[in-house]
Amino acid sequence: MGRKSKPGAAGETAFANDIVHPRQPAMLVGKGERPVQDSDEHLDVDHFMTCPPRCFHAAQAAPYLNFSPQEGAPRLLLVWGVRVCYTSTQPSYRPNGLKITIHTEKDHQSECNEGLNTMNLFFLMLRSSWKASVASIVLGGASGLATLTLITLIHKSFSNEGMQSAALPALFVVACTAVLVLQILSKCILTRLSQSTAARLQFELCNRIMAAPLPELESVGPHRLLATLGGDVGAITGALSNFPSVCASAMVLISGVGYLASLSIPLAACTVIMASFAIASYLAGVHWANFHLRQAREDRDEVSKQLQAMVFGIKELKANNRRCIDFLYDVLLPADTRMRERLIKGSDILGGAHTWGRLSLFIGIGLLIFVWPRMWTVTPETLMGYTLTIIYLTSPLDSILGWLPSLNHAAISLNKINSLGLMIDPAKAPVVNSANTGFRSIELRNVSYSYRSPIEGESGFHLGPVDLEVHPGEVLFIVGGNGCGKTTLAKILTGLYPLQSGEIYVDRYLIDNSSMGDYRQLFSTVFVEGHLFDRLIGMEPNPMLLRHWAKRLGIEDKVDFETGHLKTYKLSRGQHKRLAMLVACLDERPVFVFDEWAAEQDPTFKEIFYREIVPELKKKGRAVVAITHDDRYFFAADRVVKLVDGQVETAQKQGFAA
Ligand SMILES: Nc1ncnc2c1ncn2[C@@H]1O[C@H](COP(=O)(O)OP(=O)(O)OP(=O)(O)O)[C@@H](O)[C@H]1O
Repeated sequence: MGRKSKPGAAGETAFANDIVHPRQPAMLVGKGERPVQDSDEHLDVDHFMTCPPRCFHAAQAAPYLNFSPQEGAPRLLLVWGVRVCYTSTQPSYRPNGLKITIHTEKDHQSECNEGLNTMNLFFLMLRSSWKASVASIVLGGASGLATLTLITLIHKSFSNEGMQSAALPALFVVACTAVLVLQILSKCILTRLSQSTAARLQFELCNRIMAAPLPELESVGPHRLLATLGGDVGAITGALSNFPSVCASAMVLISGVGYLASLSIPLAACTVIMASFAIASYLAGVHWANFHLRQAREDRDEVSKQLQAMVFGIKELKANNRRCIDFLYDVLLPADTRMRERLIKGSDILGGAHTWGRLSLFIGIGLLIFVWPRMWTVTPETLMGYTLTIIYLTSPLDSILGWLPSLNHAAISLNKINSLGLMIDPAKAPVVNSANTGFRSIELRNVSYSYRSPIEGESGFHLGPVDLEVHPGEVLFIVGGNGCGKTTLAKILTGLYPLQSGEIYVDRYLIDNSSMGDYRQLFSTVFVEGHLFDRLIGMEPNPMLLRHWAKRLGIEDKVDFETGHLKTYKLSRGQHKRLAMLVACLDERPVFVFDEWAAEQDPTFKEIFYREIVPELKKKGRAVVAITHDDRYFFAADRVVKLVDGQVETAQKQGFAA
């Protein structure tokens, strides 16, 4: 298979900013930059520095850096000294046997454990693109100062001295050019900064989602996750990426007030008081608007849920006009209207506060022009310079005031993300090597699991306590009526659900939180609601094996053997399952778990599954755990475990008739 031409392969992935692919050779930088070598037994990377330092989730870094996060260890690591560079020539490189000591900083340790907060996000942005942030602040500030210089030149040009000066026009041209160049540069950098911040934030969230325990994700629901990835990331990024230009505006504002003070200190003091009043009244409006905007954010989850229902239920809607109309008018529209009404209320209040903030500045200017000269002496020239400067300063002040609502939106989005409770799974991340290592036995002892009921006061479904053993080369069928807990048991067996009680042993070694990530790698799974990626990722399939399984499963036309892409569109349910089976078989893990795989297959493929595929996997020494209702084929099992209401009722040995 031509790996080079495989589009989207990790080697060709262009990561925005400096997000690095962790599956790369670690590179020491500092004294004598060189790649990390397999012969390096121990590296104390604290002696080396990278700039900027890289952040990894422990779970993400662990398999690649051969670092084992202990219980209670930091989940986000600030790695000083390991630079990871991508190379497509060694896609599966790993520094075997290398032990890297990762030193962490306290503030970064808590970053993931405690959830995100605004300051963390500012640091996240500054850390990931600190050069761009600083450059953008400096250039923005310089361009503002150049504009302020223009104002002072205009002011000077009205004086007698200025009218006769030959230097003033030249200075004016220089200042104009400076404004043009500095503003273009600053805006270009800001655009890049904004995109890189969005990329990093989205990446950070995706990491969290991938590292979160499955039950948490299931209880959050895909609609909320999508609303967060779609909307909240944008809201936060918008606020963060404007931060440098707000800093620049603040610089200009401070310089402007300095210039005003040079003209008249009492006038400057009076201006500061008026501006403070304008900002304070504006903030009061923001606070008021928040109430509605927070509620609107909650409503967005409901809208997202209903939109998802519409997309996935389009067949059911199309088939029934009445249902379609009811859905649009009674379900979707009310949810959307409720959200928009609250958004409108919040935005109206924000708009009013913003306008009031700006207007109060003009009221201040009016007071200065019309009232001040009647009470205190001030030259018309000073007053003119003053007025020109204040009018100019309304623009940076406006940019700061305009930024506050987006910061406000960002804070609401941030709270929303934190309320999802996406805490990082303490389980150690997978180590690829372990997937292919054999095992002698997997034992579930007294395991049980309870779902929380969505109805307050009611208890959810309870499974267990269950004892179960799986051995290599053994075929185990799990049977039972609908809702008796078969899939739940499979999710516990495969480590997707954390144990609430009981233990799992592999070869008599207890699986704990730190080894759960490794444990999961023992399984190739095909679940009923399983997703198919459109390419073979996370594996380097043997081309012979790929052809073998594609032929065996009758889906040769659904695989692009050149690129390894899977034709996942326009598949029948049965073909979808067969492609999923292909991926599982290529993964070659020691245990295969199939959740009602054959349920959607035609009689021919049912036969092929039970009479050929299962025996072939068994012959290869793989364990097969299949959830099934096909009692005609129970003969293919070495053991059949029957579940009734979450309890194992019978566990039978062989002896079924063919
Ligand atoms: N995420 C969840 N939250 C709450 N309850 C759940 C959840 N998933 C499943 N259940 C409940 O747990 C019970 C067992 O579900 P499970 O999917 O394990 O059954 P099953 O034996 O695989 O059923 P089937 O043969 O219909 O696929 C059901 O009553 C179901 O309603």
